[in-house]
Amino acid sequence: MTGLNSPRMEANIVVLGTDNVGKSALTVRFLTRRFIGEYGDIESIYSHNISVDGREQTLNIWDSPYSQQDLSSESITYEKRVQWADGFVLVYSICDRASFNNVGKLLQSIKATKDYAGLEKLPVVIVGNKRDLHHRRTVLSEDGRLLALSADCQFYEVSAAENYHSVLMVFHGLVNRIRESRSAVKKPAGIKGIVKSMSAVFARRRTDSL
Ligand SMILES: Nc1nc2c(ncn2[C@@H]2O[C@H](COP(=O)(O)OP(=O)(O)OP(=O)(O)O)[C@@H](O)[C@H]2O)c(=O)[nH]1
Repeated sequence: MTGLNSPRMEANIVVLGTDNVGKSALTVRFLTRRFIGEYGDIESIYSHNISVDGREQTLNIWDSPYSQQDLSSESITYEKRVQWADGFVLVYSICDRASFNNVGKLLQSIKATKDYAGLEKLPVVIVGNKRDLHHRRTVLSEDGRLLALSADCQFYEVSAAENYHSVLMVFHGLVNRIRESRSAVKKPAGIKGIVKSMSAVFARRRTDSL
């Protein structure tokens, strides 16, 4: 049950994608509800409190400009970001095929860097941005949906320029995935606990009957 007394959860989110796809626009839209057009190349970590399904959540969002070194094994900063993150927003522009191809590479590299063994659902959301520029589209919605399906991620097409609500859905969706992944990580311990206590009961019965 969700409730007022549930503790505030904290999650770290990294926004990744090639240059000019709208990572900052998306982040700023989520944080301020505004689209300001130009964002500069500033690396920032923002802290933001939201309520998702009645539960309070603090999100720390790391938005950094794309670097050519990202994805290379020598990029310590990239690896640091990936290790820090509980969840990922992978952004491409629907007008930029190369940015979409990069999302596939990012998925591979995140899976290789983080240990997601046993996780059913990756805490990853794939976002096709600049939906308002559909006349210049080079990536079909279907392409994005298929990529997300193959990696079992969530998928959204949005326009950071024109719509706040869809951007909000991206971050709410990711928070839910992070919660699911955290409870999935706890589950094996729970099952182990049950097995342990059952064996303890049977062991006691065996000694009682001797
Ligand atoms: N038409 C349109 N333009 C957008 C949208 N989102 C961002 N832009 C524009 O795309 C350009 C790049 O946006 P940024 O948010 O700076 O992109 P970025 O991915 O953070 O870029 P880097 O910092 O270079 O990695 C800017 O001129 C934005 O105004 C969108 O949804 N629609």
